[in-house]
Amino acid sequence: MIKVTVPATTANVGPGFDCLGIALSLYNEIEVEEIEEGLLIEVEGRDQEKIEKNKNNLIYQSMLKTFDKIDRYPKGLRIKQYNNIPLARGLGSSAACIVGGIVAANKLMGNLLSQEEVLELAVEIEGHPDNVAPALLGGVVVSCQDEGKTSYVRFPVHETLKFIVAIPEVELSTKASRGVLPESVPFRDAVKNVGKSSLLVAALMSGELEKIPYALQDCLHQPYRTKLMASLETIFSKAEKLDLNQLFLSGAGPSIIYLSWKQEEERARTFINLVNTMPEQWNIKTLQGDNKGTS
Ligand SMILES: Nc1ncnc2c1ncn2[C@@H]1O[C@H](COP(=O)(O)OP(=O)(O)O)[C@@H](O)[C@H]1O
Ligand SMILES: N[C@@H](CCOP(=O)(O)O)C(=O)O
Repeated sequence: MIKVTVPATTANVGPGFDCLGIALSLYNEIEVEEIEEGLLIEVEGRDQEKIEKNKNNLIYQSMLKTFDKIDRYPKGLRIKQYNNIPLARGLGSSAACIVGGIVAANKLMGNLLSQEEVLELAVEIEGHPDNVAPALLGGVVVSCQDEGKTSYVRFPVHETLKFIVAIPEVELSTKASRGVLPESVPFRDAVKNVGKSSLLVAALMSGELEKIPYALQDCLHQPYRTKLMASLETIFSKAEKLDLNQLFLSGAGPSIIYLSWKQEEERARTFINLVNTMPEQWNIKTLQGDNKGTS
C-alpha cells in the first residue's frame, strides 16, 4: 500500500498571478495499491459526494498519465482518498489530486520519474504551475512556465506567518473564475503588479513582514473576480476602510486569506468578525505554512 499526503495551496497570493503559491497546513491523503484487475475508488471526507469514482476521477487520470509516461501499468488499481481540502474554493484541491496522483503512481512503479519530471507533468495537466509547485515542494514557490519549460525558486514559509482562511459554502470553479479575466489590462496595471509581486516575494523571503500589506495589492485578477460574489466585494471594501489590508483572494477564489503574524491577533479577530457579518455560511480555518510538500 502506497500512502501520499499532499498539502493545500494558496496561489497568486494577491499580485503573483499564475506565478506565486504557498503550501498550507491542510492535507489530503491518498492510498493506492495494485490489485488483480479493474479500478476501485473510495472517497472519504470533505465534498466526497461530489467526486467521480470512476475512470474520470482526477487522481486516476493523473496516475494514468504517469503510467503512460513511464510506459508501465499496474494490472488493476485501488485508490482511497481522504479529503480535507474543499473543492472549488481556491485552495488547490485539483492541484493536490494531480500532484498526489503522479507521486503515488511514480512510487507504485519504482520512482522512475525525477522530482523535476513529476513537476513538469503536473504543470502539463493543471495548466499553470502556481498550485502544483508548492503542493509538490512545500514552502513558497515562485514559478514561471514558458514554452513548455517550468522554472522555479522555492524558499520556506516564514514560521511566524498565520493564514486566516475564510471559506464560503459557495463554490467557484477555477475554470469559471479564469473565464472572467480580461484579454488585456492597462499598461499601468501591469507595471503595478510587477512591482507589487516582486516586493511581495522579497518581503516573504527576507522576513520583512511589515512590507507585505503594501505588496499584496493586485490589479490583474482580483478586481474582476470579486465581482462574482457580492460578499467578496463587501469584505474587501470594508477591510480597506478598517485598514485590514493584508487580505487576498486565495487562488481563483472564493476563499479569502488574511495574513497574520505576532502583534496582529487583534486585527485578525476584526477580520473574522467582519466575515461573520456576511449572509453566507463561512468556515474559518487558521493555518500555518507547510514546508514539507508532498510525501
Ligand atoms: N479532491 C478531489 N478529488 C477528485 N477530483 C477533484 C478533487 N478536487 C478537484 N477535483 C476535480 O478537479 C476539478 C476542478 O477542481 P476545482 O475544485 O475547481 O479546483 P480548485 O479546488 O483547485 O480550485 C473538479 O471539478 C473535480 O473534477
Ligand atoms: N493562478 C490560478 C490559481 C488557481 O488556484 P485554485 O486554488 O483556485 O485552483 C488562477 O488564478 O486561476
